[in-house]
Amino acid sequence: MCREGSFLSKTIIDKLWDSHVVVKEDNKPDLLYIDLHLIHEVTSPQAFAGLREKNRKVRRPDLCFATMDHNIPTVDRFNIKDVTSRLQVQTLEKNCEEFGIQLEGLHSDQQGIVHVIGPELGLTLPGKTIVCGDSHTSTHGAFGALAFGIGTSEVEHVLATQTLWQHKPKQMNVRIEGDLGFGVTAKDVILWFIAKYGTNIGTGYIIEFSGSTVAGFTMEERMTLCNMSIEAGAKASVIAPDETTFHYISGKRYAPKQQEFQKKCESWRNLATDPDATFDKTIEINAAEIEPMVTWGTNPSMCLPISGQIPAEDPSSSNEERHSVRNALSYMGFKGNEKIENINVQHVFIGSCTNSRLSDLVEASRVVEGSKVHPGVRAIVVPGSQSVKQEAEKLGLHQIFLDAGFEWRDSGCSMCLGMNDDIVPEGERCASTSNRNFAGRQGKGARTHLVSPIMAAAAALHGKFTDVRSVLPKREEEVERYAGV
Ligand SMILES: CC(C)[C@H](C(=O)O)[C@@H](O)C(=O)O
Ligand code: SF4
Repeated sequence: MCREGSFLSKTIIDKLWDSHVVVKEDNKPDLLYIDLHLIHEVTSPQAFAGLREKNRKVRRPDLCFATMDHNIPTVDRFNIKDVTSRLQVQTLEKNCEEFGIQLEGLHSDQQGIVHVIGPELGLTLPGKTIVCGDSHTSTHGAFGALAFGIGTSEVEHVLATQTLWQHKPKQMNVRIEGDLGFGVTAKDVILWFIAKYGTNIGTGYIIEFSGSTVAGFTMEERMTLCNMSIEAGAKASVIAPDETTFHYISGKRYAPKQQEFQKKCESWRNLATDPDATFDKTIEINAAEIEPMVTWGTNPSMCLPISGQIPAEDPSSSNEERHSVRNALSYMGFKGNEKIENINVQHVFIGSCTNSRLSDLVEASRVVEGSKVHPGVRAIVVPGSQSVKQEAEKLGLHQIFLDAGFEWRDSGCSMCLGMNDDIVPEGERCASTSNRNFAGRQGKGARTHLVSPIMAAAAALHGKFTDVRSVLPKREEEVERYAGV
């Protein structure tokens, strides 16, 4: 593939890719070196079994890191009742011991969702190639790493060789400029992007997110953005590392220290896309256009601003489109034309690798403080890691949530997917800060509405979707900035 522009100019994606190519041959995939292999209990058992069958070792156990997150209970966490879940967890323990891989299991205070603990432990670093048998590995791209999900046979390949065959994808620059409005979050940006451009816009691409909005984001906001780039179809997404990134990494448990850290920062600064490098596609977004968003259907592009009205089947649209709207309306229990603000919810889930970090909980708690969960709602907060849980408790957030009537849980994937005890009953609705809303995702017949943490908190208090801008107290510095909003 040849893009226009100077041959010497490279995007961050080129730089990450090219510096990890071990074998390159014409018309064949490249063999990439992998710097970090994250492992969880769901996609690793067959991979380890494959190694055992072939009598192979793990090539670089020191570059692997494992946790358990999908199957574990968030109440009474050591008591896994489901037989398959228990077996997966026990199998991971056995495999990590046998192959010499560090595991943060249920007893560890570093356990958590794989995409939450990688960054918070300083394992996720700029310039690295990172893989995991999990689609939301894109999250780690927020640090300027080339990070993507792989399938179980690829997990086995990486375990055995620390390399992976990959075709280099095309490259897209999504430039987001300007200030977000009051009550509009990184989650709304990515939901808005998918609503506008569809779930296939990123297919075949790695996205670089750039622009002043992204530069102004915290690392946690950047992670939310990159996390859901996969729902836009992208292979991966990446954000150039900057001072915000270095500040976040500094002092993290496994991050380089002191002089070595300073040296690393120097080289990480060079990862940024060269000024005259070009992309296969560029999309420009004006942040000011974005509003708090709510999904109404069965894929993340079926999404509207809080002020919106659900579509009805449109006789003038294509058969395929009509069919998809009809199916979504029927699964979600809508006739069409309902206002988003009139949708009642019975469940609220604040958690998942998209939105379970400390800042997500801080923001949600600002909405909740001093109020009560609506009597018709069951609301749970599931911190993304045990360490997020501890930090939140130090700030007294658990008390704010508990006083309001939320449940305060241990960490795990929880209600993000129906693989553990946290299930939404058939026909009931959940305002969820997670990333997927397909039929059955939170349990058979469960109806998922994806939202930001503050929108989820507002829904919990009111029992229906509510414009968070009318209930979120303004911080001192926001009063003048958002005067009149
Ligand atoms: C279980 C795992 C393979 C899956 C994924 O890869 O995405 C899960 O994390 C999910 O979010 O659906
Ligand atoms: S929190 Fe949800 S999306 Fe993230 S890894 Fe777990 S199941 Fe997948």
